[in-house]
This record gives sequence, C-alpha cells and structure tokens, in this order.
Amino acid sequence: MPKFAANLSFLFAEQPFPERFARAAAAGFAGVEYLFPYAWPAAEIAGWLRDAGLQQVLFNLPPGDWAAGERGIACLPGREKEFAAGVEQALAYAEALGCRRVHCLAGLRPAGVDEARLTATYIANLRHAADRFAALGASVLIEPINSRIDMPGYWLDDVGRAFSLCAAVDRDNVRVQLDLYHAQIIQGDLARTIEANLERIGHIQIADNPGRHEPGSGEINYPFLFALLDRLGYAGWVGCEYQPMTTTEAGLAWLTK
Ligand SMILES: O=C(O)C(=O)[C@H](O)CO
Ligand SMILES: [Mg+2]
Repeated sequence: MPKFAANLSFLFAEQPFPERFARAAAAGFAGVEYLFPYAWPAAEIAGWLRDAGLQQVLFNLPPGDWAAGERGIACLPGREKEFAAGVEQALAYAEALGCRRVHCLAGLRPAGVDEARLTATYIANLRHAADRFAALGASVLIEPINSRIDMPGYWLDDVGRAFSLCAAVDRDNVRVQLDLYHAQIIQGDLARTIEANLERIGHIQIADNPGRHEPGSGEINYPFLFALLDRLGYAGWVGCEYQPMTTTEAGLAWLTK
C-alpha cells in the first residue's frame, strides 16, 4: 500500500487544528497535509509535528484573498509581486516544517483576459516559484481541479492541460498533484492517466465520487488503484483529502482492507 497523509483541513475536523496532529498520529498516519499553515507561527506547527512524530507532506502557497473567494493568483496578470511575496512566505514555512512539496493554486479565470496572457503569467510565476523552492530541494505542484462541481471558474480544470503546462514550465521540480477525485469528475480513465504520466506526478490525493467522502463510499475502485501504484513503484505520498461520512476514525476502515 502507498504511504498516506491525513489532510487536516478535512480529517479530524471534529477537533481544534492543533489537536488534529496527535489524532492523525494515533490513527496511524505518518504524514499530514492541509490547506494553509499561515494562521499559526511555523515554530508552533513544527512542535506539533515533532510531538506527534509526523512529517509535513504538503501545504498550499498563499491563495490571494481566500475568504473573498479567490482560489490562487498564479495565472492573474498584475499580481506577480504578491505571488512572489507569497512564495517567500511559503518558503520560510517549508524550511521550518521540513516540507518538500507546496501546491500552487492557479486562480479563477478573470473576465476579459485572453488565454495566452493567463498562460504566460502562470508559466512565469511557476518558474519563479520553482527556482526559489529548488534551493530547498522542494517541488512546486499544480493540481487540475474540477470546475463543474467543486470550484466553478477555476482556471486549471483539465488534466491533460496540467501535464502539458508542467512540460511547458520546463522545471524538474514542477510536478502535477493528481487529485483522483477531481480527475474522475473531469475525465475518468484514472489508471491510464496514472500509468501514462507517472514521472510527472509529484503527489496524489484521494476521495471517492460522488460526495468526496472516504474510499469505498462511491464509484472509484481504490483497492485497484493502490495496487497499481504499488506495481508502478509510486514512491510519493497519497493525501487523504475527503469529508468523512460520519467521524474521521469511523471512516478509516478502508485503510485496513
Ligand atoms: O481543492 C483541492 O482538491 C486541493 O487539493 C486544493 O489544494 C485546495 O483547494
Ligand atoms: Mg486536492
């Protein structure tokens, strides 16, 4: 079986954030991920990780004004200085937490801006982030997110385009974060997508469809996909980014099947 990371923005949400680390370790997770660390001093989070014996697997670059509905600024012309400042903030947290993967949210498609300009802005920002994180030996991940159900208007909402953009950025430490829940909604064909693109996949996330609940609650055959990842020698992490149907612990039975 692959190594699984608990996404603390979704799992153990019955507890205050600081207490989720110990709960994840007690449930058997070796690593954790979450959306954003920035509301907490990095030293405090490092202590929670250390006390729980957990590895920090992933977090997101600053996304712009999340509360106002922004979902990243990487593709948005005119926000380059803010993007670069976010990279420096994330770099400091990644170094303090020993984290070697950050996800760069692309942003929502703005009205009246042509695709070529959005793409050029995105590629330039990703190259900047990649070159800064290369110093840490870290990867910058880009994730195709479905714009039909979960994130209407999201600019990077196509799996094939994520892999071609990854190639266009032309940085070894820029990889795709393949969230199999989103990929199932966007196009399906999950096994072939994994096999055809394994060398460009830097992280995998899972949830079942429909509902974005734990594996086994929907249509995706996760035992088959976990065996495929093992057969292909996937050595990365698999982030558990799903809404438990009842409590987190009650929804972990799939881990032992
Ligand atoms: O939306 C997702 O699936 C993600 O993994 C992003 O990082 C957070 O929106
Ligand atoms: Mg995801």
